[in-house]
Amino acid sequence: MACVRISSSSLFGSKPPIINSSTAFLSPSRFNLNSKAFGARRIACDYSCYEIKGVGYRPPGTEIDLLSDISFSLPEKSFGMIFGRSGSGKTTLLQLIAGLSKPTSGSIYVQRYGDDDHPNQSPELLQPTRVGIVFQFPERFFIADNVLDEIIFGWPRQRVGLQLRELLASRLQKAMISVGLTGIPLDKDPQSLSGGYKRRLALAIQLVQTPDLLILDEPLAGLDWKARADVVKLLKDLKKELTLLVVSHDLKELAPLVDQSWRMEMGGILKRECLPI
Ligand SMILES: Nc1ncnc2c1ncn2[C@@H]1O[C@H](COP(=O)(O)OP(=O)(O)OP(=O)(O)O)[C@@H](O)[C@H]1O
Repeated sequence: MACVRISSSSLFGSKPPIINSSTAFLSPSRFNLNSKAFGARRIACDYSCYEIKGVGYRPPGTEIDLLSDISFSLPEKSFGMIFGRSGSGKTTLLQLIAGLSKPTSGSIYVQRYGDDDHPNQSPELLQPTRVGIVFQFPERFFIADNVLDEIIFGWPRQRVGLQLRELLASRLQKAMISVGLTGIPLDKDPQSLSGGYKRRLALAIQLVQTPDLLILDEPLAGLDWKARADVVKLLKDLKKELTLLVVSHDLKELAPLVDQSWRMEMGGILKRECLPI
């Protein structure tokens, strides 16, 4: 029976912490954050924002605009939530941000700001390799017959050097630790896990790729109350390491984590709006 053992406390390497209590306040005009979550936080050094500017999307071969002139920005290591009616275009937007489809108009990039809240570098296009996405009901896409193979699916199969093997092993270990899967045997059938543990596994599959931005589509859908509470706690922990962008109808349960929220209206129009709870 193979298990991953815990030996590391740092989850995702040595990214500089951007928030502490020592220096200037975040500019409310730049971030426009829900005061409940971010009001008293301060920022110590420069920081990045994911910026979506004027994004529109019309699927190839159609005359329908699913998304229309969408703009918003999400500071790193914050939690953004998009809510709205079914069919309004939320998932379509997530897929564009993850690089799975290309916007018909507009751009998606990362902008670095100095501690004076002014851009201090040219914007860089957001690289899909820096983004992880967990789809709705991710367990439906599991294909391997054991947990380890599910997580390392897509890793190099040919013999690789010791350095790369060490790196991959360390990523695997960190991902397992961060989602609380270390007590699960690696040879267990993913389909035999509980609903909550399947979601943990889906998160680990993304985290081994060490994304900076993690996108989740309906992370609580179809789970019982206990598993929902576990996933909320897990997302709270992940927020310390990553930027999270979530689409959900579960507003009340996720509200304590949310720094910024937007409503997607029918016709693919996104408006900044506090959660209606
Ligand atoms: N390639 C496509 N061509 C035509 N229409 C599409 C295409 N992809 C999605 N749609 C339509 O676009 C609309 C928006 O879909 P999307 O899945 O983004 O909505 P959603 O807000 O995420 O809905 P839900 O909350 O139910 O998941 C839907 O009516 C869907 O049928």
